[in-house]
Amino acid sequence: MKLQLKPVLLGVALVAITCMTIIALILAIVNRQSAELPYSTQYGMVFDAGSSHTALFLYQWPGNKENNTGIVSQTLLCDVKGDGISSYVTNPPGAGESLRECLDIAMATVPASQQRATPAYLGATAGMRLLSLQNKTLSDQILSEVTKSMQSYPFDFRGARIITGMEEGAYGWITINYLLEGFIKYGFDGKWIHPKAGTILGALDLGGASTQISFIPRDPVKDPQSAFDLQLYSYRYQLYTHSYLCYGKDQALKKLNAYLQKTSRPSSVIQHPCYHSGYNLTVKLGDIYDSPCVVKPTPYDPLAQVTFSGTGDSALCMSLIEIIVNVTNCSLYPDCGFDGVYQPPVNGQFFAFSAYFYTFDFLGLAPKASLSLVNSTIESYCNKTWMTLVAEYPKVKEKYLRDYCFSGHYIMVILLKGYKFETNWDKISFQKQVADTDIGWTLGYMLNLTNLIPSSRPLVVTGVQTSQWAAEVFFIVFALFLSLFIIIIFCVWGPTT
Ligand SMILES: Nc1ncnc2c1ncn2[C@@H]1O[C@H](COP(=O)(O)OP(=O)(O)O)[C@@H](O)[C@H]1O
Ligand SMILES: [Ca+2]
Repeated sequence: MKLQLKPVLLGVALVAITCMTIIALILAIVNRQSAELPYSTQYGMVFDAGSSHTALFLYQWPGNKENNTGIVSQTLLCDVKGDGISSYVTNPPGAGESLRECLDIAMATVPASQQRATPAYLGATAGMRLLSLQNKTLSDQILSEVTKSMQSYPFDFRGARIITGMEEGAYGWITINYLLEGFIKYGFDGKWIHPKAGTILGALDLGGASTQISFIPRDPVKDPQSAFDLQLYSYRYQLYTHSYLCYGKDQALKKLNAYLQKTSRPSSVIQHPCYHSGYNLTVKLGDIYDSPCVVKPTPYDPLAQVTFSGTGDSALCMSLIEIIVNVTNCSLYPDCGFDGVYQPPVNGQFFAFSAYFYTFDFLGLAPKASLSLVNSTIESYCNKTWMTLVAEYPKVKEKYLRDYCFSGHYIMVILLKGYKFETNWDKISFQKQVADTDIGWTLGYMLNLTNLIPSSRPLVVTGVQTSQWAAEVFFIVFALFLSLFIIIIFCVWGPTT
């Protein structure tokens, strides 16, 4: 009896193991399939209301993976027609109207079922900062008009406001390092890893009315006014960030024009070394002195006209920019940027984007062009006559074509003499996008406000990762074969009673 029961029990046990492994295999496959099911995509949008123009950025990410990194990408970029919202001083409702075309495009892009769950923000930068300094009522009126316009759509409107210069700098820095997976990375072994410290990049943003620099300095930031503390995925960062209001490239050119007007002999024709020879520009004084970035002369007739006549003189253009930027004043601190602003020595690699990129890209300069090539390219561009340029680039906007000479020199002055990149030129890379997503403050702003970057490390991984799934299946198949092998051996050579 004993001898007969043993093989039966063994056989039953083996059949049970085989059934269990088959069930486990089926479950593993089902689990894998459910992890790969297309979860509903989520959307979020941010209007970047810059001093020169407004753009709408629409982002998307898989709904099941909000705690992951490197997951949010740009779906749509819509350029709003016309100038920035701060230009609507005589027609504030027009600022709201101007956004409608892009909001309609967003409506056609975001599925109807997701529209109410799509957060929508508007952040205004230096153009509105300047307007609010000049006329707070007007800037509030413009913000209320854009709010009305955005609220008339089904999206989840979360505010239209002027962001601070520090936010603008810090969110640009977050955008770059999020896209490059500098904060956290998903390793091959299925664990979250913190990339080495050296992989964090600094951010250089050049706008029309302000410019920002943000990076992690070697030593703690000495001036609390430029320290930005962050905790991302359990790691603490202390960022140095500064926004120079009035030092965007359009306001800087305005400062230069005002300086030339004030220091020239009282004649109506003023020689301009940063404009091309053959180029003449007649403006009213009211157009030069219409900004809080310049000091009006006394006496001052806003209707009086002056003509700037281009001379294309690179050396003079550069030395005048150095005066405007004030690269020498650093009395209060051991280390400075420009205009007497505290700045620790630059540290690590940097991405330079927005107008830094547009200028270098137009001049045909590669992201990491050598210093000598950059200098010679800017100089030979400035040397061209206006007639040659217009014939060479018939499709480029006249304002852009005229300003690239000034912008090229301005960029070199602020980077080399302002931020002191003289011995670190090779650390700067001029870029527009990372992973098909534009570099700018908008993505970082949305990630922060929607809590898409948690301050603590993600604990669970949603769904089963490929490596883990492969290991599970391997083990199950191995167990299945082993039990089948034992059954066969047992049947062939087992005890026969
Ligand atoms: N294709 C281009 N070529 C040259 N300059 C450009 C181009 N597109 C935009 N710009 C310039 O980039 C700057 C963008 O600044 P903006 O974001 O509007 O201002 P801010 O960030 O100071 O509020 C402006 O000076 C604008 O003229
Ligand atoms: Ca900008």
